[in-house]
Amino acid sequence: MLQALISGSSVSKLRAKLKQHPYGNRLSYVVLAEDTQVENIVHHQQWLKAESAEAFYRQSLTKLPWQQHTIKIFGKTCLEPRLSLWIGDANTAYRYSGEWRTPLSWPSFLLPLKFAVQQKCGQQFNSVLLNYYRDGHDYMSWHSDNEKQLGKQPVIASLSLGQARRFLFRNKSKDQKHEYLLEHGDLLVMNKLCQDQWQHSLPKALRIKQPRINFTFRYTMPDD
Ligand SMILES: O=C(O)CCC(=O)C(=O)O
Ligand SMILES: [Fe+2]
Repeated sequence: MLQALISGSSVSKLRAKLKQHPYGNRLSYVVLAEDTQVENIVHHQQWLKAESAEAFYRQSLTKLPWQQHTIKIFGKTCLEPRLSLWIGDANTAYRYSGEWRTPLSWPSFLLPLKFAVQQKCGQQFNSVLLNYYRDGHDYMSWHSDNEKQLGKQPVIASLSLGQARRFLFRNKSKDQKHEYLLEHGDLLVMNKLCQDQWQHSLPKALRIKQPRINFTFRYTMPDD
């Protein structure tokens, strides 16, 4: 069963990967190794070489106007458990938790990254949601990226920088879960049916002290 879920990698490879995993044996999910593909999810490990990953990480940490936004949960206004930033073309404002977020225009240092991600995915992106998890207390709850403005069956490309964190998927209609360890420079592509079939989350990891930055490149329908 385990083997059937790990396309292209042997169980011994998986055990080796588990040993390196910061959470040791405390895993309840299937961990995937190498460039594996599970129904509409593709994980490109170390897609950015260390030098570029480091440069984008440093520049993103220091040059961007990160903000901690609020969100309404059951009518109560709470601070989001992370910082974030919406960057995009001028017509890509999007509605989130009852409020319009207007995009910051593309900082020049991010354009080469956007072009590289577009080339890898064979598709245009006009916006990116950035998340800054200050340490393991920051997290992202279970959700699908299925807002109307993303259109039907969006392709979303997610780049990870900084501290490695667990990233979980749970299937919406069958009892299936997957776990990825997203490390510095990894690109995870959520292809067309991914948001229809799966929810994803980035759980808390209280022992982690280092920050992580994530970029999710999207195509947002123009707001006019
Ligand atoms: O931080 C991550 O890896 C995922 C972020 C995410 O799911 C989102 O921005 O919608
Ligand atoms: Fe998401």
